[in-house]
Amino acid sequence: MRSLTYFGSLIKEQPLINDHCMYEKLTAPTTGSKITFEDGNPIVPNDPIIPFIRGDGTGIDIWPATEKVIDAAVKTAYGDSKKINWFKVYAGDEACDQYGTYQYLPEDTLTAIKEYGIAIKGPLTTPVGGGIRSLNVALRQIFELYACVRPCRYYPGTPSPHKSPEKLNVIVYRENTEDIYLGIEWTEGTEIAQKLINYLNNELIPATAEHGKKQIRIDSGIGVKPISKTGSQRLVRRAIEHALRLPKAKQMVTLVHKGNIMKYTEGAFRDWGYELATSEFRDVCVTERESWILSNKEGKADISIEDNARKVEPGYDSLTPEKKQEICDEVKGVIDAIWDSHGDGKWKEKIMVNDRIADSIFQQIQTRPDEYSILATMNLNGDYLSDAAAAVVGGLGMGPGANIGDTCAIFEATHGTAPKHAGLDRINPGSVILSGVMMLEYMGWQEAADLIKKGIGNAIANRQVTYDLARLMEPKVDPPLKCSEFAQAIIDYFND
Ligand SMILES: NC(=O)C1=CN([C@@H]2O[C@H](COP(=O)(O)OP(=O)(O)OC[C@H]3O[C@@H](n4cnc5c(N)ncnc54)[C@H](OP(=O)(O)O)[C@@H]3O)[C@@H](O)[C@H]2O)C=CC1
Ligand SMILES: O=C(O)CCC(=O)C(=O)O
Ligand SMILES: [Mg+2]
Repeated sequence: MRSLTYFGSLIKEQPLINDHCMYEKLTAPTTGSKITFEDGNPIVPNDPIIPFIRGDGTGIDIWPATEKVIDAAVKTAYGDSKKINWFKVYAGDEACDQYGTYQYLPEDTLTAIKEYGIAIKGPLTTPVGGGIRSLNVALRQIFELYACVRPCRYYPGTPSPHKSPEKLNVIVYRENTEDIYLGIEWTEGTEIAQKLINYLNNELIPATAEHGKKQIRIDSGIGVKPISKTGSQRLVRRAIEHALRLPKAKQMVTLVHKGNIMKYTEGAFRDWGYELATSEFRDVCVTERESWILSNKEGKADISIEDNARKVEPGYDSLTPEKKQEICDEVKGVIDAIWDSHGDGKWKEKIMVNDRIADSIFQQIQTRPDEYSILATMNLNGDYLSDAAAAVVGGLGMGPGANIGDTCAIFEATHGTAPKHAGLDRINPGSVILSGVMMLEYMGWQEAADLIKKGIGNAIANRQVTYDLARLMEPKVDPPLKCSEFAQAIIDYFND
């Protein structure tokens, strides 16, 4: 298989005919209107045209189920006053069937998503090792869908390996365009990989004192992990804006990173996150450390700066004088800057911004799930964490997602193509249906979204579930519903 190039020349401006783009092989619906964007938010007509990609593998089962549930919810909620005009576009195996060998992501598809602004998709296959790079990732990068939003909440009755899965109610806000996931890497043994390794070993590493005598083995593959201030801050900005819309008790943003080890990438993500929170969102945010400093003073009005520093920093007394001074400066800086606006308990009304090291957050979401709300992560950490959080609340069949940018959004589940279940009408369509719920909410069609959530909740509570949930229920549900039957059960339970 040869590789594809995605970037650069793609999404050419297409000539318009009667206000619609021209396509090589697609015909847009003849009825319906375009969604547009203003200040990063969608303006949605009552008859939007929405492109969908069926998806590979189990997409063949999941998509028809999803479309049926979304249409039924819109019809039940709004009668004939609102309607989605679906526009089938192609990616993955289906695209190769339509457009020819290796045409995994045709320009028609990109043009349609660009033209209509909001799309929804099933999963697409990515081979491990060689072969094409991920189409899913390419779509996010091409459209600058920088925030991958993956809520994990529990529907009562869902079987879970955890004792109290209802305590987990988090939203993973995952940076979607950079990190190792950018895919800039070179195969071991190639000329460029060897050139790069030699350059690093002979010039850059020796020129950087902190790297000492480290060397990279010549038989290494090399990947690049860029983490930018721009990419980090626009993600954290969206996460904080989301936190502002949550109930008070959930107004928290946790910056997840491995900054103790990767200081200038993961550590920088944390620092840029705090910098944004305490500049752009100063009035509405407090950091965890600031809250400690303020509450120390609230507990003892005349506490000295040094005693306050001692309480904030474990092991303060064994620090170097320079480090002690740094902590004291921080304490004084916080009190001078925000005591009036945040002190005397006012900080308790603000959004709490804290940070946790990535490995520790994996155990925290299991042992202390209710202490977390929005988890802002870089790309790779968020990939792992969103599958792990989905497992706590019932598995990948219940893990929806959205990829959001400033002028486009694509909705898709957390899971992949689950090939062994493809075409058997047995897979759980819940996660793509819930991605549809996120899409309806994003469009402002809350009544339709609420109907689906109610239908899913009722179906699960009545043990009307697919194989994945059925096998974990006590007593077991046998036989489980098929994928298509689960969709119908959701619709039947809209009004129960
Ligand atoms: N956004 C996307 O399109 C994504 C695409 N992928 C791609 O998908 C392909 C397959 O990846 P793989 O690692 O197998 O991961 P998958 O997420 O596709 O599947 C792994 C397992 O998770 C469970 N599962 C997945 N989806 C569902 C569902 N809807 N309902 C119930 N259970 C589900 C199944 O477990 P069990 O069999 O035990 O019931 C399944 O075998 C790869 O090519 C990968 O790159 C992966 C992730 C995201
Ligand atoms: O694109 C893929 O194949 C995998 C992507 C993935 O795992 C994810 O986005 O969670
Ligand atoms: Mg993943």
